[in-house]
Amino acid sequence: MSEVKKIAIIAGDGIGPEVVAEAEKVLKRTEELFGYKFETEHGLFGGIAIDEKGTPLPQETLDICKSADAVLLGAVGGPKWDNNPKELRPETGLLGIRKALGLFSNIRPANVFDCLKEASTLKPEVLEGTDLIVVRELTGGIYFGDKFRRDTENGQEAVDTCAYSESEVERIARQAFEIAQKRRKKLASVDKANVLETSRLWREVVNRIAPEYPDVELEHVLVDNCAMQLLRRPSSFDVIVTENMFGDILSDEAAMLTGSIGMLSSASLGEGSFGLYEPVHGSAPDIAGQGISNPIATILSVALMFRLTFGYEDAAQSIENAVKIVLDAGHRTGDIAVDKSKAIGTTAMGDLIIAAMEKTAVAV
Ligand SMILES: NC(=O)C1=CN([C@@H]2O[C@H](COP(=O)(O)OP(=O)(O)OC[C@H]3O[C@@H](n4cnc5c(N)ncnc54)[C@H](O)[C@@H]3O)[C@@H](O)[C@H]2O)C=CC1
Ligand SMILES: CC(C)CC(=O)C(=O)O
Ligand SMILES: [Mg+2]
Repeated sequence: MSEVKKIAIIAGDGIGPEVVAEAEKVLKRTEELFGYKFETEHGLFGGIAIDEKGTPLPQETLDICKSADAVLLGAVGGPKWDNNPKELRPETGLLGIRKALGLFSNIRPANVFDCLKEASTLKPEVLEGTDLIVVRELTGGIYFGDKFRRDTENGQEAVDTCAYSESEVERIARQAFEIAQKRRKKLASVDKANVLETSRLWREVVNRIAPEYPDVELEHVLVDNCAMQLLRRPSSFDVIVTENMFGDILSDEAAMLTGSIGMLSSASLGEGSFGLYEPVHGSAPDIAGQGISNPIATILSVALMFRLTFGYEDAAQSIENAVKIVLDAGHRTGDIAVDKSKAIGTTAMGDLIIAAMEKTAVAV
């Protein structure tokens, strides 16, 4: 009898509840097929928590997360809350939960499914062999620095500060080197060291520890060039490590190599096995409530949870293979469909994936 794993479920706003509902079906199917046991507890977070509790991150939700083995998050935010006072902004909640849970590392794999090359913005021959991971520093940099406004003779001035300590850079760089060692042993450290002092320190620290990983080939790439090379030579990247804001932007760009941001899963990790798993996308207010969002990013985030927090490699592979079977069979949500008239909805996609797990659970 396997140990019961506690999972905090935070659906959030917009399409968050729609995609999380499909991921919860996958959790249930995994219990049935593999005998693993999950105990789930739901928490309010984001705009819905502002409406119901007056704060984006209620203490009760944080407690649910802290007492769990892992967290599954949908997405938060939306126009209703985006212009609230600072302390009520949804991103205060999102940044707050990452900091409070010590999740300094955000792992965002962009693996291209062969059958989805048609949906990518790039030509198939450029995409060939693309399989990369963005390792984004998650609790430092400009998103977490002091921000304020002041009056000047030219009107208001707004200030965002960006700070990184050596230890913050070192811990994320070490994790990226270790991930690279288990893959194709190539690490691109992305910064803006020709201009930014934080980037100069970033590069110094990465260079200082690089000799400890002699099997990893290290390149430094300036962020503007990286944004271009991701479209020009995506297959040459293996692991990309970068600071918070650059990683946020580059991973959305990398999403388009896979066909849609609705395909990109993520794991946010700290020192131990605890992790928060969420799709890279936001709450997509433009399509929320229509039942057309792509649940695959969230479902693949469950696979990451199984692999990285629980060590359930069999169940992780079963999910990933099930997604591949469904996509190979030609099923598409609107975001990845070339012929939009044939697109299926969120629930239909989730149902097809759990049905395919029947086959893949036997195969692994
Ligand atoms: N982790 C989180 O909770 C995040 C929250 N946000 C918040 O989400 C809200 C909307 O932000 P946006 O900039 O519009 O980014 P977004 O990622 O929500 O949407 C960008 C575009 O991608 C599409 N899209 C996103 N996920 C999709 C899916 N699963 N299936 C099909 N299409 C999908 C949307 O329809 C939209 O056209 C904002 O309030 C923002 O602050 C944004 C990013 C991350
Ligand atoms: C509040 C933002 C930093 C959310 C976001 O875009 C992300 O984490 O990808
Ligand atoms: Mg983002």
